[in-house]
Amino acid sequence: MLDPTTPLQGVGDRLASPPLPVEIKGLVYETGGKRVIDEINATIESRRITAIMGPNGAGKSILLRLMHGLIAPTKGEILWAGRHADRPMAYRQAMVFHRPVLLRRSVAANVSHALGLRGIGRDKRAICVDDALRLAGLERQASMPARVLSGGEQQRLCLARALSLDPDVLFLDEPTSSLDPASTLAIERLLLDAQRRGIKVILVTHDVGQARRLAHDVMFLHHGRVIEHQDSQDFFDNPRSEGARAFLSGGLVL
Ligand SMILES: Nc1ncnc2c1ncn2[C@@H]1O[C@H](COP(=O)(O)OP(=O)(O)OP(=O)(O)O)[C@@H](O)[C@H]1O
Repeated sequence: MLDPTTPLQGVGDRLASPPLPVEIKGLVYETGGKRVIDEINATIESRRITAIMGPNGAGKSILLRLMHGLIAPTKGEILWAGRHADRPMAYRQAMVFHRPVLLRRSVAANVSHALGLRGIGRDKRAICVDDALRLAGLERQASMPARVLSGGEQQRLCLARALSLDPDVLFLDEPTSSLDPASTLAIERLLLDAQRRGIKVILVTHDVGQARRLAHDVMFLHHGRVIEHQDSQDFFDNPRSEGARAFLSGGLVL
């Protein structure tokens, strides 16, 4: 199983602190003739873990993709410590998707390839790969094809690969939705460890327990808008909006 106690070697170009605040200004995203992100204005200041929550179709994944620069907004902008994300900044971000996205290569080659894309030399890459696989508890599977790993193991590999890049910012889109409770807790320990090492973690989750365990602040989306954004304790103890109250009590949010 994962061993988050030993820090990763990482690629070593991480900033001393993540580029905060994140300022989301007048953000709009339209696709298929539909406005799916509708004038979002929000500021994330905390260095701790931010959870993005909301009902299905609220726009959480799209917002994460916009923040990571995978898609461009129709209108508006996102500033990181006052700057637009340029290529070097984007290189210091990593993302773990809802479903594992892996190459048809070995477990080790999946990590090595990602490091190679960042220009990491062969010797350092080998150390980083070992580190990442140890962290993921996948050392024994290093030479196996990644596609034969179980779903949970594949997701652990994706997270270890992302962490091996030692990013300033780590985005995760429902990373544990298909994992068993033990794997989920192991991943959560890794995320807390990453945050303690100064990585800004922004996590989309439907799992209220997970957000309570991990998040410092919660951004609640509904119909492409931020309905509330507050410290997680306040959000869970005293949600301000009807939508969030219904969501937290398991009601259908329409
Ligand atoms: N290419 C597209 N064309 C049309 N609509 C789209 C497209 N991509 C996303 N959408 C719509 O945008 C809305 C937001 O999608 P998004 O995946 O961000 O939701 P989500 O909050 O992550 O939902 P879930 O919790 O179900 O994963 C949804 O209504 C979705 O149908």
